[in-house]
Amino acid sequence: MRTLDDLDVKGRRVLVRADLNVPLDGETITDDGRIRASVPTIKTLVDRGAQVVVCAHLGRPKGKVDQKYSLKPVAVRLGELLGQDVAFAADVVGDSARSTVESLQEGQVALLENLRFEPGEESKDDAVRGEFARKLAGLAELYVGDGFGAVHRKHASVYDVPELLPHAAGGLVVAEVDVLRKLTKSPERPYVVVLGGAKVSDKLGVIANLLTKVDRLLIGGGMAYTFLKAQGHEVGRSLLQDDQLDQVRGFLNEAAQRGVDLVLPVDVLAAVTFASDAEHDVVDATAIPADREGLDIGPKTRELFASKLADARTVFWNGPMGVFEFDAFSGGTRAVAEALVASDAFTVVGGGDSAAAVRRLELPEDGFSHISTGGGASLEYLEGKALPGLAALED
Ligand SMILES: Nc1ncnc2c1ncn2[C@@H]1O[C@H](COP(=O)(O)OP(=O)(O)OP(=O)(O)O)[C@@H](O)[C@H]1O
Ligand SMILES: O=C(O)[C@H](O)COP(=O)(O)O
Repeated sequence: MRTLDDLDVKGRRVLVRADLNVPLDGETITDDGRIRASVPTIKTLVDRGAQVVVCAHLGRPKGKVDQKYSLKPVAVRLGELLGQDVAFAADVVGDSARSTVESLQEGQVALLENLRFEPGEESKDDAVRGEFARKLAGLAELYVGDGFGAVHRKHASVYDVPELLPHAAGGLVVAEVDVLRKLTKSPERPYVVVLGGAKVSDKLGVIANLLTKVDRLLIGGGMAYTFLKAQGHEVGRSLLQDDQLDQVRGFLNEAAQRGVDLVLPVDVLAAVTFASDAEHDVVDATAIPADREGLDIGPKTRELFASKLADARTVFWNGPMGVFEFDAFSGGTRAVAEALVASDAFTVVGGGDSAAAVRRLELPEDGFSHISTGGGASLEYLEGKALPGLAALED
């Protein structure tokens, strides 16, 4: 992949695809990790006299304008971190975007509105995506791919635009790939992957492949309930991917055949409702009441997972073990994070919320070998898949 040093950016308009998908509470950014991670590449371009046009997505507005997902608060925070104004375009490729980028001087920065307000960004139809990509590419002369957390998405800004403009990988993408490559090239064993979080349907797909690579797979968070249900247990109102139960039964069989230790929760915190102050009890994972939802792994599971991590030599963790945003349901995530901090294995945490959880729980960031900005992206990289956003950056 070409890097920033291979592009002559002075006086030229450079479109940077960043991953600025940060957690928000209203308009308040609750963790700015991904914005911070995007700063070095943007700063390098500023220092080299480029006119920098940043584009990114936030949440999943599904091709419609929804101010709840506006990137405006992100533009303000990016400006604070860069120490200079960031002009904000109120649309993606419309009049506001065009006039904003045309008014940029050398060393100035603009941020476009949420790419996912445009249906073309995520369209499965190549022609529709291509048409939007041409409009986006028309805003700049050069392209830098630096949104590592989104490189697994075949989206216009990730995959199609680099075909239309001279391009390079930004520093974040180069650094992330450097670390994750270590996990794909003969990792020291035992190699343990811990999976949780809420993007269950997205991430179940990676398991088939991971089962050929790891020694142990620990499954918690919202991911666990589809496994418990597949084993025939009641999961109440817990997060469930009902249409993937057969696939998950297949994973359970495959793990047994391959001798992979697939470890599920033995107890959970079952809550009456999804709320920070929800009444809840510790119940066996095999006996979740029908009117309850599992919002965290229980104390026995925390111990079990910690014991499965104790002798690991390589660990990759994506997805919180519970709804860590609510203090009452953050204990499982804390237990796994602490087990990793205590371990002398090569430990990588990946994902927007997983990294945010480490910071929210005030765990030492240097207690991990690497904190990746990519969750789904890292997992798919570890699967050994060709990722659209990386393939597009190759020469
Ligand atoms: N049992 C559960 N029920 C519901 N939501 C859960 C549960 N456990 C965890 N979560 C939620 O999962 C979310 C994070 O999941 P997600 O898969 O997006 O992880 P991530 O680290 O952000 O990865 P990525 O970068 O791929 O998005 C958190 O907001 C957390 O509250
Ligand atoms: O949070 C992430 O993993 C990335 O920003 C990609 O977001 P997505 O899963 O909505 O495509």
